[in-house]
Amino acid sequence: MSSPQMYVASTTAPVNIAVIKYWGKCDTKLNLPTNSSLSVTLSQSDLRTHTTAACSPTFTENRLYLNNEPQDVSGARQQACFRELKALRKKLEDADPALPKLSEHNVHIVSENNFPTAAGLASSAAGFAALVRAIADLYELPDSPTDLSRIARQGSGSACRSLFGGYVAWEMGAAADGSDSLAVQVAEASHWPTMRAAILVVSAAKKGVSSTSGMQATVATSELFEHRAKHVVPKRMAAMKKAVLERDFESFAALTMADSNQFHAVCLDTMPPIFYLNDVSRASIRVVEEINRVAGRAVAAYTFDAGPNCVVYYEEANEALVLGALRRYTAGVAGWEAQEVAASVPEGFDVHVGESLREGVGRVILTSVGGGPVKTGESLIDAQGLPRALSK
Ligand SMILES: Nc1ncnc2c1ncn2[C@@H]1O[C@H](COP(=O)(O)OP(=O)(O)OP(=O)(O)O)[C@@H](O)[C@H]1O
Ligand SMILES: C[C@@](O)(CCOP(=O)(O)OP(=O)(O)O)CC(=O)O
Repeated sequence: MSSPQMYVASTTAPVNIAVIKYWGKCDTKLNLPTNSSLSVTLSQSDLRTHTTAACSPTFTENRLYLNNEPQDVSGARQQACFRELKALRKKLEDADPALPKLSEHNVHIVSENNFPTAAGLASSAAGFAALVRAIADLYELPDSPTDLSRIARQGSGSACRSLFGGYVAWEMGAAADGSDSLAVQVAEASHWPTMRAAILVVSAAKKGVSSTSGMQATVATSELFEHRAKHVVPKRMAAMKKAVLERDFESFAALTMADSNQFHAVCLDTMPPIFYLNDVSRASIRVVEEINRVAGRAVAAYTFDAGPNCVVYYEEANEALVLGALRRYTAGVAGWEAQEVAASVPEGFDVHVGESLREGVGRVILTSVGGGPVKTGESLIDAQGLPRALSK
C-alpha cells in the first residue's frame, strides 16, 4: 500500500526492432537523427519492460532502480526526461491550482526488463519508453504518444518508436530544437495480423561498441554513411511505408534485408571498423537466403541491430518452412518448447549453409507484432518508494 503522500503509476512498454535503421545523429544532445527510421513493435507477451514511477514530498532525490540495482540518474538522458515531464506537469498545475504540486517532488522509478539488458535486444528503447509513459501517467499528462515521443527520444533515440504499437516511423524533422523529430504510427499491429518474428539470440552478453558511440564514429569517418542518409533512406522510408500499408511482404523483406546490410556496411566503413555481425550472424543470413531460394520468393527477412542477434520476420502462412529450417539447426535450445513445428527443411535445401548456427544460438524467442505501452495496476514500488522485490 502506498503512503498517503505517495503517488504511483505503472506501465509496461515494448521493444521495437527497426527495419529501416536509425544510425547517426546531427545533434547528440537532443538525439536528432541524420535519417528517419521505421520499426516494428514486438509483442509484450514475450519481451517487455515493466516500470513503476512514484513521487512524494519525502523523496530526497530522483532515483532509478533497474532490475533492483540502483542506477546513476545524473546523466543528461535521464535528466532530460525528468526535466521535460516535470515542466509539462508544472504547466498543468499553473493552469489549475487545485492540482497537487507533483512537479515539486522527486521521482522514484523502479523498472524490470524480462530480457537481457544492453545486449542488442533494444532494452534502452523499451526502458526509456516505459520511463516516459509511467511518469506521464503519474502526472496525468494529456499529451499524445507523439508529443511524448519527443521526450523519450532524448532518453534514447529508438525509444521514441516504442510509445506506439505496430509499425512506427520516427520522422527525423528539420527544426534545430527537435520539435518535429517525433514518432508516428504507420499502422496498428492488427493491420497485418499474420506478421511474426523469430529472434535468434546469438549472444546475451553486453556488446563491445555501444550504439551511441558507434553511430557517432560512423558519422565522423564514413563516406558511405552520407550517401545512405541523404540518398538511400528517404526513398526506402517511402517504399517501406507503402509495403506495410499494402501488406506486401516481398517488398517489406527486400527493404528490411537491404537496410540491415547497408547499416552493417557503414559500420564496416567506419574507422576503426565496427563489427557487430559474427560467423553465427552470417550463417543466419545464409539460412534465410536459402529459405527464400527454395520458396522461390522472399518469405523471410533478416535484420540485425548493433549486435549479432538475428531477428527474422515472416508471415504465419510460411511458419512451417521458416521455423522448420531455423529449428533444424537450433533444435536443442530454449524457446522452442511451445512450438509444434517440425525441425525439417524441404527437398533441395542446402543444409550446409547454416552449420555454425548449431553452436552459436543460445535461445530463440518466437514472437509477433504487438501494441504500445499498457497501464497496469501492478506496482513494483513499496510504501517507502523502494523496489518491492527488495522488501520481500
Ligand atoms: N528498464 C529500463 N529503464 C530505464 N533505463 C533502461 C532500462 N533498460 C535499459 N535501460 C538503459 O539502456 C541502457 C542499455 O542501452 P544500450 O543501447 O546499451 O543496449 P540495448 O538497448 O539493449 O541494445 P540496442 O540499443 O543495441 O538494441 C542501460 O544501460 C540503461 O541505461
Ligand atoms: C541499431 C539501432 O538499434 C540503433 C539504436 O540506437 P539507440 O537508440 O540505442 O541509440 P541512442 O539514441 O544513442 O540511445 C537501430 C534502430 O533501432 O533504429
